[in-house]
Amino acid sequence: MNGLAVACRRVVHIYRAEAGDVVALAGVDLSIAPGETIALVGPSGSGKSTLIALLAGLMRPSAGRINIGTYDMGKLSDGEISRLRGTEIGVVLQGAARNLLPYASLHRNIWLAQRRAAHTRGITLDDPDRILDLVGLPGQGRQRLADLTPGGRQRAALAVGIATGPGLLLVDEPTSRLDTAGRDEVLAAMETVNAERQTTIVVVTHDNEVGARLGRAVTIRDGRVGAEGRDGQDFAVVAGDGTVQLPPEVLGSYPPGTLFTVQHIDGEVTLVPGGTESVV
Ligand SMILES: Nc1ncnc2c1ncn2[C@@H]1O[C@H](COP(=O)(O)OP(=O)(O)OP(=O)(O)O)[C@@H](O)[C@H]1O
Repeated sequence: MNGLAVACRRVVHIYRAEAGDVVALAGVDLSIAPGETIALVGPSGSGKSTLIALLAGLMRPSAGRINIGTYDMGKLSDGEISRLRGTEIGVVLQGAARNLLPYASLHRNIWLAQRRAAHTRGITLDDPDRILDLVGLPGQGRQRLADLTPGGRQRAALAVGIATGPGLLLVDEPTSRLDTAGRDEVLAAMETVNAERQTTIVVVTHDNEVGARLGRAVTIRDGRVGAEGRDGQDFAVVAGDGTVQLPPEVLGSYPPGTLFTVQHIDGEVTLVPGGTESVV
C-alpha cells in the first residue's frame, strides 16, 4: 500500500479528570502528505502522545476533524477504527516489549499481526522474512525478543508495526533508551521502510537528532503546532484560527501584553516592539 495522507483540522482534546479538565490539544491544524516522514517534537506535556493516540484512533478528539487517507475518522464506528488500526494504520507503542510477545519468535509475532489483516482485508501479505530484511534483521525470524540488542528489539517492534503493510505508521519514542548505534539502526530501518513502501511515518520523539533526520519536525507547544523545521530551517506556522506562536526564546524577551506593530512590506513581515503595554 502507498502512503496515506493525514489531515487534522482544529483538533481539540480535553481529558476529563477528577482534579479538573486538562486541555491537552487546543486546536491542532496539521497536514501530512502521503509518504512524508514527520517527527512530532516539543516539551513534555505539550500534547504529542495525545495527538498520536488520536491519529491511531485509540481515543476520539473532543472537537475537530481527523482524516486519514479517504477515511473521516469521526464517521467510523469503533469496530471500523479498530480494523483500520490492524491493517492500514500501524502503531508502535513506546517500549518494544509492549508490541511483541516476548517468548514467541519474531516470525510468530509478525504472523500474529498479519493473521487478522488477512481475514479482514483478504489480501496477500508480505513474507515475514522480507519484512525482517526491511528493518535490518535479515534471517532473524527464529530469534525471540530477549535474543536481540535494544536497537534490534525496537526494529522488531517496527517489523510487527509494518507487518500488515500499513499506509500510515505511528511510532512513539522509538529511540529512547538507545545508544547512538541503536538509534541509527532504528532511523535507518524507518528510512528504508519509507523509501521502499512510501509509508507515511509519524514519530513522537524527544530526540532532536531524530527530528533533524526525518523530513519534517513539527513542534507541538501548549497543545498546538508551534513551529516546523524543514531542511535545517525553522518556521513559525499560522494556525487555523489565525494565531502564530513565537519561539520561546523570543517570547522570553517580551512579557505578555507587549505591543508590536506589524510591518508588511514587499511580502516581508516584521514585528516591531513598541508602545505602552496592554493589560492581559
Ligand atoms: N489520561 C490523562 N488524564 C488527564 N490528563 C492527561 C492524561 N494524559 C495526558 N494528560 C495531560 O495532557 C497533557 C498532554 O499530555 P501528553 O502526554 O499528550 O503530552 P506529551 O507531549 O506526549 O508529553 P511527554 O513528552 O511527557 O510524553 C499534559 O498536561 C498531561 O498531563
